[in-house]
Amino acid sequence: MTVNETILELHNVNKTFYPGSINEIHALKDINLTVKRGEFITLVGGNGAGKSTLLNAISGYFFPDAGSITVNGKDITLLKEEKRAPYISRVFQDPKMGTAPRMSVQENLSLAYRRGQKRTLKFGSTKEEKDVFKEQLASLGLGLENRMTSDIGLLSGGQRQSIALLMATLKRPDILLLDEHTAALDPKTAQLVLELTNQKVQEMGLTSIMITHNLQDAIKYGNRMLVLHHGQIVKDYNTAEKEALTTEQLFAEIQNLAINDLQ
Ligand SMILES: Nc1ncnc2c1ncn2[C@@H]1O[C@H](COP(=O)(O)OP(=O)(O)OP(=O)(O)O)[C@@H](O)[C@H]1O
Repeated sequence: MTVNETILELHNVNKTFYPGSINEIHALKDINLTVKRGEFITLVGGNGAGKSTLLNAISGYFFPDAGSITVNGKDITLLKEEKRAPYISRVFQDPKMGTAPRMSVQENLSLAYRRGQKRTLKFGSTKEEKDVFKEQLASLGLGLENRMTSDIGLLSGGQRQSIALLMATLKRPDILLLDEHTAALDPKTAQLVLELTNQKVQEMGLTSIMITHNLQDAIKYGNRMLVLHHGQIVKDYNTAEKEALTTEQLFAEIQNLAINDLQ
C-alpha cells in the first residue's frame, strides 16, 4: 500500500433532477473530492443536502450529468453499478436492502464472497468457505456463527445489518459506502453496529464514506469529515480539526447554513 495514494477522485461532478422543469433540483454542484486510501470520511448535512445523491453517483446508481469519477485512476464515470461492485460496496439504511430474506445466512455470505466473479451454476459453499464465514460471523460477537442455516428474514434488524456489513467487506472493497446504515436501528443496536463498522474499517484499513445525522458519531468516528449543503462541499475537516470540534459547534454550523438560506 502506498501512503497518500489517491483511491477515489471526483472532478466537477454535477447531478440535476427534473432538468428544465419547475421542479428542477441541482442536487450536486461541481463536486471536487479526492479521497486517499484508508480515509474514513463522515458525511453530514441537512435534509436534502445531497449526501445520498453523492453516494449514488459514486456507486453508479445513476450517472452524473457532467464531471468524472475515477477509482484507482480508472475512469468509472459511465461504468454500470454492477460492474463497480468489485470495487465499491455499500450498506443501506434499510437492513432489508443488503440481504436476501429467503436465503440463509450462509447463502447470503456465499453470494457476497463471489462478488465480482463469473456466476457459476454451482450453488452451495465449500468447506473452506464455510470456515471463513463461521470465523467472520464469530468476529461479530453476536453468536450468529450458530445460525448459518437460518433464513436472514428471521433475524433482527441489528443482526441483519451486521451481516450486511460483513457481506460488504467479505471481499475487500476499494471503497465502502455507508448510507445512514444505523439510522433504522434502536440506539443501543445502532451503537453496536457502528462499533463493528469501526472495527472492520480499522482492521482492514478500509477507505470509507459514512453518512450520518448523528453529529456526535460524525465527530467520534473516522478521520475526516465533510459538510454538504445544497449539493456542495462547504467544509472539509481533517483529523485534527475534527478532533478539536464539539458537537455543539458542528450543530451550530449546520444550523447557520439553514438560517442563511432564509435570509
Ligand atoms: N432519484 C431522485 N429523483 C428526484 N429527486 C431526487 C432524487 N434523489 C434525490 N433527489 C433530490 O435531490 C436532493 C438531494 O437529495 P439527497 O437524498 O441526496 O439528500 P440527503 O442529503 O441525502 O438528504 P436526507 O438527509 O434527507 O436523506 C433533494 O432535493 C432530493 O429531493
